Amino acid sequence: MTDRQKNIRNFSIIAHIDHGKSTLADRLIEKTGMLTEREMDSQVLDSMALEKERGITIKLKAVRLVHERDGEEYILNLIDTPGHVDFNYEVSRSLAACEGALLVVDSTQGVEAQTLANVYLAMDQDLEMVPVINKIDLPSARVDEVKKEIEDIVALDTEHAPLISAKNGVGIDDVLDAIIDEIPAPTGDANAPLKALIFDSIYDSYRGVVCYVRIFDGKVKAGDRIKMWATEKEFEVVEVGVNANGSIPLKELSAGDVGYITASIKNVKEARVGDTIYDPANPPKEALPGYKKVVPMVYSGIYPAEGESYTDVRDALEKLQVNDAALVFDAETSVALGFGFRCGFLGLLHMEIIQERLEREFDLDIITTAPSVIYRVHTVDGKMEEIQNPSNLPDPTAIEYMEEPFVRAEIMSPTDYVGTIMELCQERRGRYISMDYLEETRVVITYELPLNEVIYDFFDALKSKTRGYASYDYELIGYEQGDLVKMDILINGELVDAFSLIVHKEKAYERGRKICERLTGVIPRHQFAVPIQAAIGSKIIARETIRAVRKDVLAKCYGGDISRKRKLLEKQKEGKKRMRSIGNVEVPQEAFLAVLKYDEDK
Ligand SMILES: Nc1nc2c(ncn2[C@@H]2O[C@H](COP(=O)(O)OP(=O)(O)OP(=O)(O)O)[C@@H](O)[C@H]2O)c(=O)[nH]1
Repeated sequence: MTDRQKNIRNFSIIAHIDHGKSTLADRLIEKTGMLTEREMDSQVLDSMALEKERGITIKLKAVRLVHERDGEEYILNLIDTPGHVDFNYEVSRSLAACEGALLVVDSTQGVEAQTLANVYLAMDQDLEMVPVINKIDLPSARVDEVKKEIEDIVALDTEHAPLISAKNGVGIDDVLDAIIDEIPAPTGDANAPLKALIFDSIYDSYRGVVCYVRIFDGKVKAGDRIKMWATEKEFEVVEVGVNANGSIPLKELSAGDVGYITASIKNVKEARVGDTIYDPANPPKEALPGYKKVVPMVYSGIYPAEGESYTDVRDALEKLQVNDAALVFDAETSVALGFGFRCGFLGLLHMEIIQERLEREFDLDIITTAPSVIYRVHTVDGKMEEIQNPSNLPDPTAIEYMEEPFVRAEIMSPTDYVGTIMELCQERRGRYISMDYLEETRVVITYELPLNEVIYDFFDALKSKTRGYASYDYELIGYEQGDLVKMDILINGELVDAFSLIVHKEKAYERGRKICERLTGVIPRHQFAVPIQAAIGSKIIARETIRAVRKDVLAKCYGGDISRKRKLLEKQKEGKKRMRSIGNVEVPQEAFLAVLKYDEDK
C-alpha cells in the first residue's frame, strides 16, 4: 500500500428509504468544509429536480471529501447509492467500488427489508460495515432496542456505533472517526496495467458521457487510450478528475482512487455500469467481476396522447436513452392507439420516472398502457418466443404451454400483520416458503410470487394493509409454467388491443369483472351508452355499461356571456388532455392503468 492509499477511504452509505442517508451525506460534506452553506443547495447529492421532489436518490455519484485529523489529511470518497429495489444492480456496482459502508438506521424505525437487502449486497462485496444510529433527537427514538435489532438481525457489533442526529448535526465527528478507523484503506498496484470499474455513467451535454470510476490497478490520465471490456469500444481520455465542489480536473487517477473519466463518449450504452476500463496496449487477463447487462423486467406501451406528435415522443425517448442505459424502446403499433413505442423498464418506479420525465422535461402528453412482464410462449412446433406485449400472443391453438417469471419476495413486518400479509400473498398466487422471527415482534415472511402479480400495486396494497409497517424486497428467481390466457377488453363492441392482458385462468372471471367495473368508473359518459366487455377468445366473460348522458356545457350559459362561455370551453379542452378516442369513445389515461389495479376499493 502506498502512502497515498493509506489515507484514502472509499465508502457508501446504505439505508432504508428516508432513514437519513442524504441528510448525513450533507452533514459530512459540511463538516469536511468543502462547500460553504450558501453553496449548499440543501441536498447536494440529490441533483435532479425530480429526485428532490420524490425524495429518492435515483442516480448515484461520488463526492470527494477532504478531512484533516491529527495533522493527517484524509481523502474520503463518498459514493452515493440509490435506495430502491428497481436499482439494485447499480447499488451493487457502487458498493463494489468501496471498502466499507455506513449502515444508517433510523432509531425510530429499526431495521427494514430494504436495509437488509442492502446489507446483503454489501456483505457480498465483503465490505466493512459501520452501523450508525440516526434521528436520536426524536422523542420516539428507541436507541437500545434498535441497537439490539442490528446485532440480532445483521450481526454487527453496535457497541461503538455512532449515535447521531443527521438533521441537527449531532455525532458527525464520531462518524468521520469511524470511517477513518474502521474502514480499510484501498489496496491495488499503481504500477500494474490499468483496471477501473465503471460504477455509474451519466450523460452531460457538454462533455458527453461522464464515467464514474474506481481505479483498482494502474493509472489513467488525459490523452491515454482506454477500452471497455464488455462493449469493446475504444476511446481517448479527455479529462480525469474528482467531484468535490463541482468537477475538479486532476493530472491522473491511480489505484485506490475514485473519480471520473470523460472521453467524448456519446451514449451511456458504450460505458455501461459494471464494465471494466483497461489499457488496450496492455489488456488484463480478465475483467473485474460482476458485470451484468441490465435487462428490463417490465414492458409497457408509450403512445402520444391526442394532439401530440409521434416524432416528438421518439426524440424525447432517444434523449432519455442517452442518459439511461436501462431504458429500451422499439416502435410498435396498436390498432387502438396508432403509432407508439414498446418500452422496457427495470421496474415500476423506473417506468414512472420515465413517464414523468417525458411529461415534465419534454412537455409531452402521453398515454402509458398497462405494464406487462415477459412471458415465454412455447409453441406446438417446438419453438420458444418471449412476449412483451399481450396483443402479440400467437393463436391459442399454436401454443403448447406458457411460462411466467417468478420472484422471491421477503416481507418484513411486525407480527400483528402476519395474517393480512399471508392473505394478500395468497390472493396474488403466492407460494409460502418460510417465516422467520427476527425477534419477538418482527418477522420476515418469504413467498414466491408471479412477477405480474407484484409489479403493479402489490407494494401499495402491502403498505395500506399493514398501515405502512411492512417493507419488502424481491428478486427474480426464474420462469415457471402457468395456466395463462389472454383476456381482451371490448369497448363499444370494439376490441382495444392496448387493454389486452395475460391472466391466470383461475382468476380470469374475477379480473374481467373488476376491470369492467373499474373502466365504467374512469371512462366518462358519452351521448350514447357504451358497453364494456371482457372476453377470452370469442367468449364474453364480463359486461358492464356506461349509461348515456346529454352533455351540453354551453346550455348552462343563459344570457350569452361570451367570456364565461369561452372559459367553459377552455375547461372542457383541458379535461381532454391525456385522452385517446377509441372508435367514438374517449378514453382517459387512467383507464389504461386501471386494468391492472385490483385492490383499490377494498
Ligand atoms: N428528526 C430527524 N429527522 C431526520 C434526521 N435525519 C434525517 N431526517 C429527516 O428524515 C427524512 C429523510 O431523510 P433523507 O436524508 O432524505 O433520507 P434518505 O435516506 O436519503 O432517503 P432516500 O434518498 O429517499 O433514500 C427527511 O425529512 C430528513 O429531514 C435526524 O437525525 N432527525
